[in-house]
Amino acid sequence: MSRPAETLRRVREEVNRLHAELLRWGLVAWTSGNVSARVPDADLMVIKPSGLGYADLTPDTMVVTDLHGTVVEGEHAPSSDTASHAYVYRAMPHVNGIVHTHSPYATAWAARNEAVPCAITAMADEFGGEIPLGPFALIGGDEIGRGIVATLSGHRSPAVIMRGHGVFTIGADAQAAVKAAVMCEDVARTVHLARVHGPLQPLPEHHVDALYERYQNVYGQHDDPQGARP
Ligand SMILES: O=C(CO)[C@@H](O)[C@@H](O)COP(=O)(O)O
Repeated sequence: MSRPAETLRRVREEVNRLHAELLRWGLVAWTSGNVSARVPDADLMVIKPSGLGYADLTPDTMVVTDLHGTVVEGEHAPSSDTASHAYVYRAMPHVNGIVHTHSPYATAWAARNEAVPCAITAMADEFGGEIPLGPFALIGGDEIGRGIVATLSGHRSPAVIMRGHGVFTIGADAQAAVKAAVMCEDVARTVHLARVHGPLQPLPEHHVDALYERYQNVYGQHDDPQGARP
């Protein structure tokens, strides 16, 4: 196979695998949600076919489109959110993966038209502050994509709570966008439960900054086994 064909196959397999992760982490029901990935070195993306059940998804059912949402390869109609994913990829060159879910606790914040306040260290770590609230937009065009870009541009959070709808996350790759969706639901649940039983105490900004820097640059394993840090 030519390199582009090999690359497309690899991206198809990865996007298919990550859809199974949405199910595994309880972030989607029935056919809701979707994942896409930008194809390296090509103005293309791979996205979920619209309305297919998760049990029916395979690498071959994934749809390849250009970055304006026109189908290039695939036998199924692409996701309802294709135009919005494409808009984000065009507007945010650093983004190579996008996820959409209706995960219950995060979507409850969307129903209340509220951002998720940064009241716990896990939010500072992953989101660098609150998870912001984006505008309501109808489905099918690029309006949702425009709202994602307007809300997340210049913001540290890789997740946005879209009013009355659900979660969209972005990442340097699709795996990172899935992680952001998992962590978004995790912290949305914790902070929701906290607020049910009393007022929230958002973390001071200087603590949020310190936590974010550590988590993004120090946390976990690094090449230097001695743990030397930048
Ligand atoms: O909420 C929306 C679109 O934003 C749903 O239609 C979406 O979760 C699933 O749509 P698709 O199956 O990807 O077309």
